[in-house]
Amino acid sequence: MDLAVAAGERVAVIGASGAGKSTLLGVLNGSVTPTAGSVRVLGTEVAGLRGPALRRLRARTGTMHQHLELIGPLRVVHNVNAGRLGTWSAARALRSLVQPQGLDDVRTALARVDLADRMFQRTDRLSGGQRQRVALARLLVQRPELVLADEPASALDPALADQALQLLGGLAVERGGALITCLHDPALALRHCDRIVGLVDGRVTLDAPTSSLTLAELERFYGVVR
Ligand SMILES: Nc1ncnc2c1ncn2[C@@H]1O[C@H](COP(=O)(O)OP(=O)(O)OP(=O)(O)O)[C@@H](O)[C@H]1O
Repeated sequence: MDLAVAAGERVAVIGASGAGKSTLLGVLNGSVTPTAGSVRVLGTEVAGLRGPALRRLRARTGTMHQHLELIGPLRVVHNVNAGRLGTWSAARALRSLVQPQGLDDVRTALARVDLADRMFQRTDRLSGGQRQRVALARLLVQRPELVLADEPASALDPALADQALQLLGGLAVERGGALITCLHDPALALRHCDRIVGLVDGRVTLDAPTSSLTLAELERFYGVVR
């Protein structure tokens, strides 16, 4: 794979299940170590980064995981605040578990995903779509430059899916960074991304501006027959 994403781009990564979309995001956030090749993120070579250097890069890179990685028994406020633990001292992080810190930012982020009334609810009492929006609010308080989102709207109804993609794109672009998001919904990719990268067995077989693609072409890429 040879891929360069510029600042300001919103890129949808599409491809059949198992094509390598999540692995690509993992390589970019440093959670998957490539066996060969070179990966530069925000100007930094990822391979070999350790300790504070890796933590600094992770604070600038926000990932919305396919399985969300929320802590179920914790209240929503704590899961949202987890987005900025990388910038807090250990003492502040511990204090926040007893007396949640930075409530104004949390409230604002939750309002942007229509969950303002859920701040103190246990996270595992929420629906799948509500949990997905908690993960999105966590990214909103983190304010990363590079946003990596793995199927960020898979559990959302169409209106909330559009809202989520708008927030993710806006977040990345407002920080001068980029959005790279895996999407199984070609229409969503066409509406919210500038560029579409298609993977087959870990290789890039499609890389084009959204404006040059049609929904029918993307559906054919997924093997949809009408
Ligand atoms: N930790 C791992 N170790 C070894 N192989 C893995 C690991 N994680 C994923 N794979 C394999 O890598 C390939 C790509 O997986 P990946 O999760 O990146 O696919 P994907 O395109 O995101 O799929 P989906 O749309 O189903 O989420 C698959 O064949 C998978 O079995």
